[in-house]
Amino acid sequence: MIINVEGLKKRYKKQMVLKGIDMKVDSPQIIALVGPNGSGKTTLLNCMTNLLSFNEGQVELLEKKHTDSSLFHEVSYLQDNRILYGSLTGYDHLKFICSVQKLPTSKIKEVAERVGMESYLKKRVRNYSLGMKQHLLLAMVIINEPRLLLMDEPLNGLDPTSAINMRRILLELHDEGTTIMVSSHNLDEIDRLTNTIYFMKDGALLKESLEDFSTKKYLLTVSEVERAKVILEEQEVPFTVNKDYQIGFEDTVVDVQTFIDRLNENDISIQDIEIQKIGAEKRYRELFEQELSS
Ligand SMILES: Nc1ncnc2c1ncn2[C@@H]1O[C@H](COP(=O)(O)OP(=O)(O)OP(=O)(O)O)[C@@H](O)[C@H]1O
Repeated sequence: MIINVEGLKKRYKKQMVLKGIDMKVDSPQIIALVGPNGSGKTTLLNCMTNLLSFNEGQVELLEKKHTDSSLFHEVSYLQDNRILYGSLTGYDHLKFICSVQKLPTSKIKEVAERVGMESYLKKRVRNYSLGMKQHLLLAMVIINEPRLLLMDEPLNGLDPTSAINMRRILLELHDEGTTIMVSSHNLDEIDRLTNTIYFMKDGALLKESLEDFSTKKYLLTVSEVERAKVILEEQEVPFTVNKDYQIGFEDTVVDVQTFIDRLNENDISIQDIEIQKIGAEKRYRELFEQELSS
């Protein structure tokens, strides 16, 4: 088991933030941790990595108790940039990690190239931009090639090029067998990274799996809506018609090409096809509708 969390409860004074979290991950994957501000994502990651104590429950990472100090070779945690030292350079930070992880310093150049920070590696961190600090944080957590990588808001402050680069690196690490758990508010980016999402709601985790998110919705604008509706009805396909007279159906319920062929046979022309991914944002809206409207 890569991650095994059972009945984890965490209270800050009277506020119960984590109300009994259970999580089991037994194969390498990318998992997103999503939830509104203050829902407990950072608290959960801090508890899992032994930076915070908790009130009840247990955590095992890579079959070891989360307090086992040997885990630091195999588990990395990207936290926010307040852990960085302004008076030190990026190189100094990476050299320190090499010394505690017993890695050759040749790794520094390699990882700096991988994240694209060679040009400012020797500058002091106090002169780094937010995005540059994120690059350094990323370099610091991947230099030891961890089996498990936990990341709290890694996309903060990244420009589109850096975000694309970060995504590429995370997907490469995943291909190499690393399990990655990433908290983020950037739902579009989450959609590009993974279909496995844990939503944090009311101190509990709701796991949403790949199947629920891999659907697409087609919205067709056709020359004759009423006749097109009859054809869909004949095929017993559930569909909707919106206020713009677009006919909508999900790709799981009908073979789109078959439907298009039927329309053509009946001389109904298709003027436009819009494809929507049913993704993290849609599910987020459903789960947190109340919070969004208040
Ligand atoms: N040290 C602390 N003392 C008391 N309460 C805390 C402490 N740290 C966090 N909290 C509270 O715990 C709750 C969860 O905070 P946490 O930072 O884990 O949320 P989050 O989901 O990571 O939020 P964000 O998306 O804003 O980063 C919040 O209500 C917060 O006020």
